[in-house]
Amino acid sequence: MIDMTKKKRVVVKVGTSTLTHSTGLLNIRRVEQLVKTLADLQNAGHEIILVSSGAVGLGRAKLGIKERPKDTPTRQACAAVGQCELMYLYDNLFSEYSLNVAQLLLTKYILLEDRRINVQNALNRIIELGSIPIVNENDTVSIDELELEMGENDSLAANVAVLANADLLIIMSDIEGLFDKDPHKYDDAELIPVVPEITEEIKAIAGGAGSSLGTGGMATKIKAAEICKNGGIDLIIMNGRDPRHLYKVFENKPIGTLFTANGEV
Ligand SMILES: Nc1ncnc2c1ncn2[C@@H]1O[C@H](COP(=O)(O)OP(=O)(O)O)[C@@H](O)[C@H]1O
Ligand SMILES: N[C@@H](CCC(=O)OP(=O)(O)O)C(=O)O
Repeated sequence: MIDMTKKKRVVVKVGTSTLTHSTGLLNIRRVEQLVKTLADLQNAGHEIILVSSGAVGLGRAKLGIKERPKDTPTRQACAAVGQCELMYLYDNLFSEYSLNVAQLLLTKYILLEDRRINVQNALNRIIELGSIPIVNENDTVSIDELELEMGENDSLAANVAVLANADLLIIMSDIEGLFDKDPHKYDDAELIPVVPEITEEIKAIAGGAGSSLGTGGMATKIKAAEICKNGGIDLIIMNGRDPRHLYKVFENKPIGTLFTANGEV
């Protein structure tokens, strides 16, 4: 693991389950703690890039849609309404610490094309200007994830980490990290602290692609880990329940599951 006490460029990904209560409404305390911690880390000299989901969830709440919409256009409409709410929230909270935020709505296609250089240039300039880039999938343009109901912001975050030449990607989940089996099904599941290589066995315990209904589950996080590994970037999966635990990463303390890019144990 790289020395995180030195100034680093870090991508932090938060999912809907971290940002909202089970009611679907905003978890105000958690979002405030997240922003405060990220602002503090940015002030300490690190360069933070936030990849945030939550647009569909917040949009649904704002539009008063009780059930999760089944059709893609309604989900897209929720995302479009919710994205404004999300950025309004981040803008307000980060401005309390005199930090500017910048919205980047991306698709994986752009990141695979020649045009990725445009994104890279903009991203680097936003960071040079001391602002915090906040990235989400452009759900109006790219609907694959909305149709599959897969939390594919995990691999978007990994692609952004590679594009930004980041030192580390941190994925905040609803679980401590990768376990040797799904802890929601098995009481004796044990946390795996370090994954030096992404073997077939690791892929199998993560549940395999598409096996976890309704969410990306661990499979999309393993996909993200593979993208990071190819880009030479370490990845940590940790619980987003208490965002202040992010400080542990920057104090070189063990937390969650670390996927090492160089195969170190
Ligand atoms: N081997 C495993 N280790 C940890 N979690 C697993 C594993 N296999 C399946 N899961 C499931 O993946 C879930 C995390 O993915 P997901 O629901 O997409 O969360 P989030 O969107 O918060 O990141 C866990 O709550 C757990 O039920
Ligand atoms: N673009 C969607 C993100 C979908 C997604 O990846 O969600 P999650 O599994 O909560 O990270 C949104 O903002 O709602």
